[in-house]
Amino acid sequence: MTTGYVIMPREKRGKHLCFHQPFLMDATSLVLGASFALAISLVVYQVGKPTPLPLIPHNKLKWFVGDIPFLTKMATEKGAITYAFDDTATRLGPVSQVVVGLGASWASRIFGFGQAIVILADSQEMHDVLVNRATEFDRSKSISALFAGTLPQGMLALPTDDQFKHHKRYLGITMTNPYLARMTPRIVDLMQELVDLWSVGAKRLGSSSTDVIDVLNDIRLATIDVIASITFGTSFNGVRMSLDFLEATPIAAPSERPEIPKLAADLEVLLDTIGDGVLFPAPSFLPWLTRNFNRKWRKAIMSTHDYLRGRLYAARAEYVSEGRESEKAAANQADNVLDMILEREKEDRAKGTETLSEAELIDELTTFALGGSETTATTMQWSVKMLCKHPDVQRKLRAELLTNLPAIAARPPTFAEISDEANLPYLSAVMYEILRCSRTAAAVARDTTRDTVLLGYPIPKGTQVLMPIGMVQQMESDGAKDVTDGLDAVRSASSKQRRRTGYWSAKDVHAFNPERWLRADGTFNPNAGPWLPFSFGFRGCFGQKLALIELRLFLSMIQVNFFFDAIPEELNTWKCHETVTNHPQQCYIRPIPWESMEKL
Ligand code: HEM
Repeated sequence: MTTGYVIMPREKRGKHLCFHQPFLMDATSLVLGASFALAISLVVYQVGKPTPLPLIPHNKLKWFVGDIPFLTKMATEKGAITYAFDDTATRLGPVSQVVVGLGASWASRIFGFGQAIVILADSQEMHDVLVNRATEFDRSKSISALFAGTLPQGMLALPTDDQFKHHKRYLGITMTNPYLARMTPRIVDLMQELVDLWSVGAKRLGSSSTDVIDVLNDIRLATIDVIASITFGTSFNGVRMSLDFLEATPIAAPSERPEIPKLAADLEVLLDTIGDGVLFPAPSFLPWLTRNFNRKWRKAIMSTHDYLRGRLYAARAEYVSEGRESEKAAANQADNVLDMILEREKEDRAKGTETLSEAELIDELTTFALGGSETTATTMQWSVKMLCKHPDVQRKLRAELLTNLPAIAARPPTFAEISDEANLPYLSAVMYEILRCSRTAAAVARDTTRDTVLLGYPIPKGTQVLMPIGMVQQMESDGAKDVTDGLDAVRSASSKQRRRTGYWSAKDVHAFNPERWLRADGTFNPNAGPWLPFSFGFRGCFGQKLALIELRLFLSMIQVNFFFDAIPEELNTWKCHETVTNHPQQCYIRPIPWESMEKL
């Protein structure tokens, strides 16, 4: 008889139990696992989904990285990351955004995993932001960070605070006409050295169109020499050394050059270090990383500072020994920034007002040297490339110079002569067109200091607003006039119906055409269309007037001496390489002295 229970054999019992236990455990862990995976996915989704700013148009974004692959692709393919901003604005309209990493998400805000950068691509609104809305938009922190390692107390790195304002007032006098007039002979002497160098090179060129001189570094050295001469009172003699070398070495090829002077090489290291930081994803770490981990930079900054300190002490000693201290300060004899600073120091001591500390002075001298060389060099390099392609422009420019300023055939021009726009309208037109087409500084950036609105879009405090100045001046044409005019309804009060410039014609907006700057009567019209190479407003380019004088002297002195023959396309491509400025990869010339041209 049985009791109704099935007594299972011990081994079967075990198996029975063993069979059900794992099943029960698997079901539980499946549910748990699924919930866990769901929770993780939700977290990953929340964390990894790039967050654009609401309402503002954007590209299709990739998880975790947002627009980074697109930015990288444009930087690699086109040589300049700023083309990604141009491209986005062209497709998406006057206000758009690129989302870096996680964009405007909470993870970005807390851990710095990215940002949403707003792109403003409308010249009228850009002018308004830069000029009239400075209290809402200050210098971008990520741009300042590029310079903060090298010149922490220089204008390029400072926010718009009292220290910045003091520096700007202190040094502003260097950009006034009387002072620029006194600097002009220094610039002229160094441009003449460049002309002499290219004259020697030209004599050694063969007759083939591929016989060319590589002038990329000549121009860079010339601008370093100029800025050293007008800032520290003495050139680094980079071009002079090249000229001496070429003259002393008859067998040297036209492009052969000696090693560049140590001080110029140091400045190049500093410039390259700043340029390398442009694509660095966490700008706030840059100054710290540069100071602690870049040995090449450390050596260069130390020797630059030693040199600057030496120049400062020597200039002070000279100033006192020459008895200039007792002269009337208003006489202002200085023809270089250092001497000017000494004159100011004397005035300030007499008035009891604040002077600059030694560290501040050194940083501002470095600012001049760095801010004033690469930008101008890049523009000059693009300018010879453009002239090579436009023989008609060269002939017209030379004709204007020889007709309206005949003295230039015998001696270099003075400041008053060369800056006379009414007398030299074509020179102004060529220079403006070179600056319009060269994209030297392709974009400028500001950070919002409070929640604000741009063309109707809400922009939160702390957002970087990038303005593609290079693209706008090259693309904003009457073809999009309806769109631009239509924005009046959403423009800020200070911008409404205040367009300052005309529109470029859609037919030739991309072409190099200096004529666009001339009125029907041949006079120069600086407001013919959008032009912002130096940006605008209180934080616009400090050295604009100096840069324009340098460019006018460069263009007129080279053009009066040489015709730049056409060179093969493959030696004059538009390929670029972008750091702080947008450099051409090549810069070759075939200079032919005009006397030889006339004999041909
Ligand atoms: C063709 C030559 C030049 C171009 C295209 C150029 C362009 C620019 C641009 C676009 C900016 C940024 C402005 C902004 O953020 O709104 C700037 C700033 C600056 N530039 Fe130039 N620049 C040139 C030559 C010079 C020269 C010769 C100097 C000499 C001292 C100079 C000194 C500076 C300084 C100190 C700043 C910072 C100003 C500030 O933060 O307030 N630049 N430049």
